[in-house]
Amino acid sequence: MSEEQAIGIMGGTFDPIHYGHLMLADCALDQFKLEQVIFVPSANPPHKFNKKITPVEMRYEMTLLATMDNPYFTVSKVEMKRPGSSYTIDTVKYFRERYPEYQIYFITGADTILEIDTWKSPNELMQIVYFIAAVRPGYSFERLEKEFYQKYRDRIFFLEMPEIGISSTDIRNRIKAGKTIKYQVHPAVEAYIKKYQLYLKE
Ligand SMILES: Nc1ncnc2c1ncn2[C@@H]1O[C@H](COP(=O)(O)OP(=O)(O)OP(=O)(O)O)[C@@H](O)[C@H]1O
Ligand SMILES: O=C(O)c1ccc[n+]([C@@H]2O[C@H](COP(=O)([O-])O)[C@@H](O)[C@H]2O)c1
Repeated sequence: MSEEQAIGIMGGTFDPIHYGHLMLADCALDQFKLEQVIFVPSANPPHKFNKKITPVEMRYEMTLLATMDNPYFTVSKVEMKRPGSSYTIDTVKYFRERYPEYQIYFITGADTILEIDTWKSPNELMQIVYFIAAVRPGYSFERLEKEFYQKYRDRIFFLEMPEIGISSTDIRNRIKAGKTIKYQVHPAVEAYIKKYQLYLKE
């Protein structure tokens, strides 16, 4: 790990953003001494093109609400301004140009990092940024170590954080089933979901 100034990019669909995302970003900020974490809601997530997702403007607004009380968190519209699939390689090139002096870390959960070879230009991506990978229930460090290619080892750092069994899928299912989502999402996000009656139907 470098001693240089560093920022984190937290990419996600955030449909909706939950405390798993926020804890991941905060633990990365702390462990890697990041100056800030920039949340980047994915306009057209490449691996979710066949799924019905909430309009990105609403996912962006929920991300703003969830992060507004943390001065080290910001939210970027960069992927919302780009037409077509929201590829991470394009996003990190944008931030590389904007922050030439900074080390850039792309923050992910274990499920995401294990799919990296299916992303656009993974080798180039690995040269531009470092990755931070956190455990997630079902994805232990042992599994990450075992399934990881030797070639990426020095580009990926593992993050220590409590395993959080929260997912956006589960939250959407809970809402459909009329169950509480309190303490799983920021109260302002919970209010937004209620106000716009999100996730009640398929
Ligand atoms: N509970 C969690 N613990 C650790 N990482 C997480 C957690 N939830 C999401 N992440 C990570 O945050 C990033 C963005 O995730 P995403 O917005 O797809 O949320 P999700 O909960 O995985 O959504 P879905 O259930 O709809 O697939 C991904 O890298 C994912 O691995
Ligand atoms: O660039 C790619 O090919 C690519 C493929 C799958 C996922 N990603 C990024 O990984 C992040 C997490 O994705 P998701 O679908 O789990 O929300 C998000 O920033 C996506 O844009 C990127």
